[in-house]
This record gives sequence, C-alpha cells and structure tokens, in this order.
Amino acid sequence: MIGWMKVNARKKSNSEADESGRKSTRIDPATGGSEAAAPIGIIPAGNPQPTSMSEGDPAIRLTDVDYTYQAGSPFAAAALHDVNIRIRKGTLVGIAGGTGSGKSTLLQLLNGLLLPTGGSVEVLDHALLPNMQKPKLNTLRRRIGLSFQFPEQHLFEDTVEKDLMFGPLNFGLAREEARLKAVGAMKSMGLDEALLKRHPLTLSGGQMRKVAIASVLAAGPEIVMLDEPTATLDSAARRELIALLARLCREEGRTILMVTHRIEELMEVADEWIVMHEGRAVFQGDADELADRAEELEHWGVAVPEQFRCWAEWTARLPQLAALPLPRTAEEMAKRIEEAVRGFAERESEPEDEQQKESEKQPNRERSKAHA
Ligand SMILES: Nc1ncnc2c1ncn2[C@@H]1O[C@H](COP(=O)(O)OP(=O)(O)OP(=O)(O)O)[C@@H](O)[C@H]1O
Repeated sequence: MIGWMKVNARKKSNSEADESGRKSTRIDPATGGSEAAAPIGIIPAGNPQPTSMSEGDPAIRLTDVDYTYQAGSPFAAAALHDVNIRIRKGTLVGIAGGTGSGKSTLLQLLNGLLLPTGGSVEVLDHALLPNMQKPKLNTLRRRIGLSFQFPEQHLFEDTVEKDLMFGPLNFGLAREEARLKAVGAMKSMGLDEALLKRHPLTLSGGQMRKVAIASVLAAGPEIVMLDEPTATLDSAARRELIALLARLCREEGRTILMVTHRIEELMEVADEWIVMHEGRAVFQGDADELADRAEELEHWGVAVPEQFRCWAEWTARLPQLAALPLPRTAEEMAKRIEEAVRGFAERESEPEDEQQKESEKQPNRERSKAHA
C-alpha cells in the first residue's frame, strides 16, 4: 500500500419534468430530450437578478441545487443535494463518481430533461428553476446535446441518415440542410458517409456509439454532454473517441462534459474534473488538484488512476519532482522521471564543492519559479 503524500507542491485550492425520459420514452436523438418537455425559462438580456452569469465566460452554473425524484410522493428519492458547480465555455470536463452518485441526474438537469427541486441551474443564458411555468425547451436542447449511456437510446430509425436528420428537422431545418448537418456530424466523428444508408443496428458497437454522438452533434450544440460514452469500447476505440472529443473542444470551441468511471482515459485532455459522491459535488478542480485528493478518491467510489500512484511513488523518491505539475501522459511522466534521475546522477558525480554551490543556488531558483 502506497503511503499517500501530496504529489506536488502547487497551489491548493469546491418538479420533475420527465422522469421516464432516460430509458423509456422516445428520446430526441439530436438533443437527448424526451418528448415530455420540461418547463424552462430564458434569462432576458441585461437581467439584473443574481442569476445572470458574469465570472469569466461561464457556460454552466449550478447554485445550491437539489433534486429529488418523485418529490412529494411516498416514493421520493433524493438524488442531488446542495450542488454548486461552475463550468467555463470551451472546456472539457470529466465527471467521475461511484454508482448512484448522481452523475446522470446532473446531466439531465443541465439539458432541462429534469428541473431542480431546489436551487438554480443556469446553462448559457437559460435558467432552470423549481416549479417554473412552461415556456419553450427546443432552444435549450438545440444548444445543449446529451448523449445517453446506451447508444440505442438515440437510434430509432431504419437508417443512420434518418436518425441523424431527426434533430435538425425537429428544429425546423429543411431536408437538404438537415442532410448536410448529418453529413457534417458524421465527418466530425470520423465516420464514413457510406454508413448513412445503413440500418443503425447493423453497425459495430464503436460505430454505433459514434453515430449516437453524431446524432447529438447534428443539431450543432454548443455544449455536448456524454454519459459514459466509452463504457463498451475497447481501448483503441476509447482513445480514438477521446481524441475526437478533444478536437470538438479545442478546434470547434464546444464545451464538453463527459461522465467516466476511468479517470485515466481522460487525464490527458480534461481541463477540469468534478467528482460526485452520494449526490454531492465533492470536488471540482484540475488534474493536479485531483491528484492532491487521491487519498479520498477511493472513499468517493472512484478508482485511483495508476498515473497518480506512480507519480506519488516517484515524487517520494525524488523530491525535486514534487514541484512539477502532474504529467498528463505516461510518456510525459517517463520523460520527467528520466530527467530527474539523470540530474540526480550528475549531481552525485559532481565534486563536493560544486554540489555545495548548486544547493546554494536552489532557493533562488525556487524563488524565481514562484515569481514566474
Ligand atoms: N427514475 C428514478 N427514480 C427514482 N430514483 C432514481 C431514478 N433515477 C435515479 N435514481 C436514483 O438517484 C440516485 C442517482 O442516480 P444516477 O443515475 O444519477 O447516478 P449515477 O451516478 O449516474 O449512477 P451510475 O454510475 O450507476 O449510472 C440513485 O440513488 C438512483 O437510485
């Protein structure tokens, strides 16, 4: 058992609308929305109330959010408690947490499939509040796409093309425009256009997953949320999918939220992490901050990434590594360790008076690093 330590010395820094939409009703493949629309409001421009977003360029803000399934009935089941989250536009965010911790409920609140039973959910310039009157939901769902845990939940038609055109047509586009959107979404997911004529159920698992995501992308959402998209994929398909998602974020400027049980698969590309535990957002921060909380991950029901363990072992052996940020890839980690070992070996071979001079310089370097 590794004795956990701080792996680095950096900053330290935290009315149900449609219950059945997730698994049983016809889900809009472009948006992840079910036919039973949740009521939603749009914050008017210049709205002075505290719900207007102002810090940086936030895409999502949850303030003191609670969610209880079947609230007020004898079957009430509390799923989220007092959740406070901020997500900036154009970031790629990993969401981790044990089974039943509230990850899927969280995603469904963000696209209006569910309404909070307490607190407020702000997504782009839309506000979702408990017991709202019912205005239109289409605008929100066009901008925020949700890819469900099982691709089959998106695929209902007899051709891939029809499935991909469903959302754009639903949002009022003409057939030809909708077809172009479908083709564009296929390209974004690295899929061959020839697949458009295939029956979705004849695709491989990996192709089906990508088509399901393409059906969300066809509507052109600014925020793309994915519920465990890699769950059924082999490691090569997982890597390929993650690279595609990173491209959607970096090159197309979309905000990506991805639920995963494997932190390591997203480590290289995630800007930020949220950890859910027993319905609470117990962590939000970057990978370095998450590594600092590695000891708590197991308690939160999340497997500790091998990368954290390995880096912790090496920083214990070579303390100069502890000042560096957590490497995001195995290659980067190997390079850092190699450099540190080489530096250590060179120092060992220096005459003693040189070593003395070197160690006298060290505090100055640390100081200048801190200033930088
Ligand atoms: N339709 C529902 N009715 C009642 N309770 C529900 C419903 N859906 C989810 N829950 C409960 O809400 C809590 C959060 O569930 P949720 O599906 O959001 O968790 P999760 O983190 O996505 O889990 P998993 O990783 O297993 O998919 C759980 O206790 C779950 O049993």
